[in-house]
Amino acid sequence: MGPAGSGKSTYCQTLMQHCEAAKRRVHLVNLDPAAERFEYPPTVDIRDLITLEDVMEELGYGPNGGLIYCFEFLMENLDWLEEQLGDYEDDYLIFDCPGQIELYTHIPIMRQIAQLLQQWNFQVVGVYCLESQFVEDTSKYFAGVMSATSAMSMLEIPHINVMTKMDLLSEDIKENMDRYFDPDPLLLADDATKSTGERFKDLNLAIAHLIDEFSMVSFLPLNIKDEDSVAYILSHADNAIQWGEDQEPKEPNDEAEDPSDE
Ligand SMILES: Nc1nc2c(ncn2[C@@H]2O[C@H](COP(=O)(O)OP(=O)(O)OP(=O)(O)O)[C@@H](O)[C@H]2O)c(=O)[nH]1
Ligand SMILES: [Mg+2]
Repeated sequence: MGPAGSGKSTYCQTLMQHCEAAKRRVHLVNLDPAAERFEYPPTVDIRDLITLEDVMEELGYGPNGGLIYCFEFLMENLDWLEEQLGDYEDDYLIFDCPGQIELYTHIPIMRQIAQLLQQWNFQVVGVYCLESQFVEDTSKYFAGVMSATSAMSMLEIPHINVMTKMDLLSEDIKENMDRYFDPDPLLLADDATKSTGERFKDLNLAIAHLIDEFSMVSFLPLNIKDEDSVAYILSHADNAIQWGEDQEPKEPNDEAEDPSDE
């Protein structure tokens, strides 16, 4: 999950590549009815059920209303989703979601989907992507932290926050990133006031206190060009869902087990 353009699809593709190289069975599930192209084709694809383009064309909706319509349609056709996912109950599935933030924060659709997955015995972890460029402006960073917090409390599932596009940051900025990974909001409030001006000082402080009280927000840096960084994120996600504790090693794309083969 994460705002538009935050690197969600790139995260999914990077993880697919990483898992395949590690011979781990992994499938991509595309939940974005407006997605255009994928390097790794999705195994399950909402566009087989409904596409945003069709909804906009046939029903005259705009892109955001159309997206909500697509998800309402999905909720009315849950048998389809259950059937599509049914074959992969022992595998690792990566869901690529749309960037419209209202799906996570305003309406309970993603929460319902997360609950359903749990009912179907999947262990679920939410991964929220935020662009590292946000740290260049502390007030933007605050907005990002609050949207991540909002998604986290709305979804009620184990959750990790990922700071994407780390490869785009200059070395100087990278060195000072710790304060953003594990934020001390009260310190950052001063920075925010520098960019918003004194007039918003009290507001910045109030928001900083709010973030501080939740004290749940921290970010894991993701540099897609660094395998260790990808492995680090994956290990956190694995930990959150206790992946591997009762997993048998498998070859990718193994056929069903042959009972005569001990
Ligand atoms: N250099 C660099 N570019 C990235 C990275 N992640 C994403 N991008 C670029 O940022 C743009 C948006 O990335 P996507 O992965 O499509 O973002 P998204 O969150 O899936 O976007 P929507 O689905 O439209 O909401 C693309 O041009 C990517 O190539 C990254 O880690 N490093
Ligand atoms: Mg995308």
